[in-house]
Amino acid sequence: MSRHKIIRTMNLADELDDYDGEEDYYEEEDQGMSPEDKAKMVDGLRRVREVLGDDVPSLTNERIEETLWYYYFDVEKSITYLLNQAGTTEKKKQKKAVAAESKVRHTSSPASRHSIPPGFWDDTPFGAVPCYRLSELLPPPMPVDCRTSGLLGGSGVQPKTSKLAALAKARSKAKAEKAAEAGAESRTAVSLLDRLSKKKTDTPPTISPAAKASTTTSTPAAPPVPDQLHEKATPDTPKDEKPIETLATPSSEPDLLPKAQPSGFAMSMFGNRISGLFSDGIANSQIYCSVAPSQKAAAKAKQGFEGPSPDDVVMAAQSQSKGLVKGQKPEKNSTAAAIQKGVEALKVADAPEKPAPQKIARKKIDVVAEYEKSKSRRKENANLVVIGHVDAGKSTLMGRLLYDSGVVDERTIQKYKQEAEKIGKSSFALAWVLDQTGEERARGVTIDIAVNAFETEKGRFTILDAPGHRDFIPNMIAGAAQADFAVLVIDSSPGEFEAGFNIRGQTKEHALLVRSMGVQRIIVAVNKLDLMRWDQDRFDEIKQQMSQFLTTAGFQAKNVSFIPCSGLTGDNIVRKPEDGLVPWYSGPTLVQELETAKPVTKAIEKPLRMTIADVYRGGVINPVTIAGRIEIGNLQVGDTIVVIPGDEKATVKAIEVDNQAADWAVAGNNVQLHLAGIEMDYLKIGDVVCHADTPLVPLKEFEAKILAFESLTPMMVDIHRGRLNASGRITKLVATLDKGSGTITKKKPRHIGPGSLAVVNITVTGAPLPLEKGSKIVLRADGLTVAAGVVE
Ligand SMILES: Nc1nc2c(ncn2[C@@H]2O[C@H](COP(=O)(O)OP(=O)(O)OP(=O)(O)O)[C@@H](O)[C@H]2O)c(=O)[nH]1
Repeated sequence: MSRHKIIRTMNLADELDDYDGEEDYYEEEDQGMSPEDKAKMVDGLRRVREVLGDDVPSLTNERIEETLWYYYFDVEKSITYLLNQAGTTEKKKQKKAVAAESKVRHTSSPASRHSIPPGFWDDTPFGAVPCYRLSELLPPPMPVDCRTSGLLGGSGVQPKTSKLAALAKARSKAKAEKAAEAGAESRTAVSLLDRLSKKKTDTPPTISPAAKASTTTSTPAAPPVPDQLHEKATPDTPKDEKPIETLATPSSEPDLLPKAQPSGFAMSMFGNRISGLFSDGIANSQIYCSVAPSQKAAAKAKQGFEGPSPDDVVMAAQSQSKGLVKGQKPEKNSTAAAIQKGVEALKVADAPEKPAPQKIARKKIDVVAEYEKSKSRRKENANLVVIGHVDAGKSTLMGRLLYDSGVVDERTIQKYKQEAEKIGKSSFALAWVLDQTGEERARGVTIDIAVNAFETEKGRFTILDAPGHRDFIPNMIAGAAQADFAVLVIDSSPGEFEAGFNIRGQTKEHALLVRSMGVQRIIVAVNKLDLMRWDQDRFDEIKQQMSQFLTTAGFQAKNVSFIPCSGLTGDNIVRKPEDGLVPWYSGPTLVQELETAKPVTKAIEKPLRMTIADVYRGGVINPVTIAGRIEIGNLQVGDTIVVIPGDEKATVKAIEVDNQAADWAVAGNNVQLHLAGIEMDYLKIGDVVCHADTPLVPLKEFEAKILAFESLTPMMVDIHRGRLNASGRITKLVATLDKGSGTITKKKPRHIGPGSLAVVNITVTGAPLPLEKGSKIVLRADGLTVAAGVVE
């Protein structure tokens, strides 16, 4: 029960009944000490007696109790008071006593009350350091004067010394000064700071060559930086004085270094190795010195100071540029001048230059009429997306299809076979027809969508080979967004169908995705049946399970078909299996089945929408070209288009449909548009091309009807629209719907369960997305597809 509920249910009358009046209340007070106070009194009395003993004759228990009561059981104050009362002779005792009591009070923490027996920590993991890792901590090798500097070589501020030490130091300093005056410098080590500060005060600063140049101008030279000072300091070092770098190099002068052993930490880290070296009889100091990075750094630092430092160069350049009289040119050979020139050359262009608008004649074609006329002449083009669990054999199957239908020649396949054999992947030769990138071939997985086309007597097909791996689902979504129908490839070999079909497999996820993206027709290729000796039972088992699932996923039974096949052997792909191999099957081959699959009718009269799938420069006709599939509407040469998001306009200079020049194109065509009046920088994959007079208005917030694949609450999601994706948030669960009728079953549900149809509100986190009513979207979260649907 919440606290609010407790308060709300409290009955004031009942509470007041418990209070019988003022009198009783005070009676309670007069009853004397509470049990708690009594306990405190007993404890206080004991402690005061412990401290004062019986030395104070006049001290009775009653007095002590009175005092304790007066001081609210404060033992310390009580003792002080009692001792004061007892007279000055007791004062010494008082001090001692108070101190003792105060010590008791401050150390009576639970930890200190329980004494820790020796060896208590011995069996704890961090205490049980193996004996070979135990070592003594010795100071690291450092020049004498530097030893007191900070732990990490910091400020070097000396710690406070004792008077005796200070006296000794002063004496030795005086001695050293005397010796120096006599010209007998015998120091064995000099601190870097000492030397630098000495040079600073004693000698005029020397300027690096670059900085020197600035002195020739009318402005004063830049102040010397420490690097410059150091540069000068080095040659001035007295001959017999050991330069600091030499001191730090153990190999050259090991005797000058204080001996050091590895630290406990180093021993813990390198344990056996170092102790092993010790056992080989190598001197500890040598080992340590040979690995000490600070010493290598010191040697490197020397080289670093040989030339002008970067600071020198920059400062010199600055001072020189300041000193130049207007129109005066910097010296040709100076580094500063070179840098200045370089900086001047570093100009960042604000925005790409916009090419001048080009007027391209529009032929004013009635595209819809032309399309209807051409229908009988042209072969219908259909995009098919190949989907399925990873390694189901999608690429191999499509490679086989392209090979057997004559798109890929024998020589190419032989070449792929040899190359695949070289890296031990001979079985992937056919897959390489589609998996073209080095990474895909090396990993044996498809990453991006491969686009290939083939023709039969009856139709033209564009294959979109989608990746099966779950990491590349966004690419698969992009493929599905352009597809008319899907070929779902299933590995029929033992355990593999089950692996793809379970919750973590991609068989179900892919099928659901393509259906959500509007694909209605699906052909299930039951693949790798050669491995199953063309076992009919296995085929039937897979067919039965898949039919059930696909029907629930929203595919109509008449739009689902099953083909037994082997991509590797080519049986039942383009050609029929050899006689007697599959006696129980007399149905169509995969290609025959594809030919019967008519693509759905497209809305060619609606406003133009085409998602950019590729942008490139260097086309034959025009340098700026975009490729993609027209989703809705039509287009002709001379049309003015606009690219959304943004409002950059361009003119269609030329069109290619299926790599053939054309005057117009309609929904369903895969096109290349050669543009004029726009630069590449304004065109991005995923942007939407519209006619300038019917542009799409990007949305920041929208309502969507979705099918949930996972449990949904108001949550962060990735919104995918074809190749485009952006982050957003489900802000409101509006209602759940009945799958059959689409009527509301529940308003404002708290969550949406997997498999439910629902309406939700979504807000895009960043800039508005090119979405409109009817746009198909997929929602993903934490690497999972959580829902798919359409913008309402
Ligand atoms: N025996 C047999 N092996 C096949 C068949 N089809 C494909 N394979 C093998 O299965 C492995 C995977 O084939 P791919 O074509 O790369 O599979 P994929 O589905 O395209 O893989 P991803 O695109 O990475 O998901 C390769 O070793 C193929 O040789 C088949 O019909 N029979």
